[in-house]
Amino acid sequence: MMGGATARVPAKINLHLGVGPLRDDGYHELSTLYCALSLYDEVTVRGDDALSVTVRGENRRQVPSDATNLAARAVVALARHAGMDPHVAITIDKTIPVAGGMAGGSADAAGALVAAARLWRLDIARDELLAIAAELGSDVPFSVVGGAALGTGRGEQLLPVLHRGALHWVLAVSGSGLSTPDVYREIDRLRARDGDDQPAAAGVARPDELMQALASGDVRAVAPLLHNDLQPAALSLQPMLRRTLRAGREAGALAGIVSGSGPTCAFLCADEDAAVRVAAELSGSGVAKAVRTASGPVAGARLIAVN
Ligand SMILES: C[C@@](CO)(OP(=O)(O)O)[C@H](O)COP(=O)(O)OP(=O)(O)OC[C@H]1O[C@@H](n2ccc(N)nc2=O)[C@H](O)[C@@H]1O
Ligand SMILES: Nc1ncnc2c1ncn2[C@@H]1O[C@H](COP(=O)(O)OP(=O)(O)O)[C@@H](O)[C@H]1O
Repeated sequence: MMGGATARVPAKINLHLGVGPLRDDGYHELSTLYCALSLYDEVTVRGDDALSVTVRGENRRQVPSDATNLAARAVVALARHAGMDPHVAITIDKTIPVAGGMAGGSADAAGALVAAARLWRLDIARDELLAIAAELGSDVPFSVVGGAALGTGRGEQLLPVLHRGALHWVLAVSGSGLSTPDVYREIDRLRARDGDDQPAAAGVARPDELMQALASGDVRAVAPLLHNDLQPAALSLQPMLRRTLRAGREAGALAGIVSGSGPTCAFLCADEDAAVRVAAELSGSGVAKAVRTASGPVAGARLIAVN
């Protein structure tokens, strides 16, 4: 079957990332508030004679273009589910920072699922698609759904969260990535060193106050409630990030936080104009490889072209 379909998929940050205890399956129990941001990858899937992956964009060399690419794994998983051959050419136009704690690989997997489901005209229920997404990675279901959502379990169980208006962000992208498993291992090491079970127990509490602030649309109520349990672990592995966080606050952001497992730092600003000012100042400070502005919550994976 020839023809093609293109999906656009947002990056994410975690407005709250509570990390609970390590489970027997090697994952941590989470309580996280995901927020999709207006920084997008595009994934195109075309009928072809074999499975292939092409990655385009500045960061293409950091992304595998073989069968280990999460978009390729997504197509294979969906094809198996539907009894199809996974013979498609996948093209990823990459804008989301790689290994940046912004779920770039998960976004590509979500985009590939949505685009391939359309290409093959599959009559697949949303829940079935989300179950396949969850097998590919803890963050992949959220990349499909987008908006703002509470994630529990290992992050794959989602509940939509009410939100009003848009939040305006500045993102400081680091020159070197952090591996997600390394950052989770580091939090375990720091917690074992401190010999305190309390942080892990508190990690699974629901961020009710933050959810209320998000529903009210009051950015100044949201700012002091941003929280990331993985931040000390990311800072331990990349101490330079302390300077980045300080520079963002000095540039006028309301609050700054490491995004997920890092090392991207996300700064919440009072409004869009403030974000542009903070971004300009941060660009000049030399603490980041690249500085971007983005807003959110935005919608999850969406088809933008079918032919
Ligand atoms: C930290 C978070 C926060 O949203 O995102 P990133 O910052 O990486 O984007 C996620 O928990 C990352 O999700 P994702 O990148 O999909 O991870 P997965 O592929 O499912 O798991 C990769 C590895 O991370 C660790 N892991 C992941 C999720 C979880 N709840 N507990 C864990 O301990 C495990 O070591 C696992 O083997
Ligand atoms: N489509 C993809 N895009 C980005 N990274 C991918 C992809 N497929 C596999 N990877 C690998 O997954 C790792 C995690 O990347 P990414 O998902 O961007 O970061 P994070 O987990 O911090 O959000 C990268 O080191 C990369 O080698």
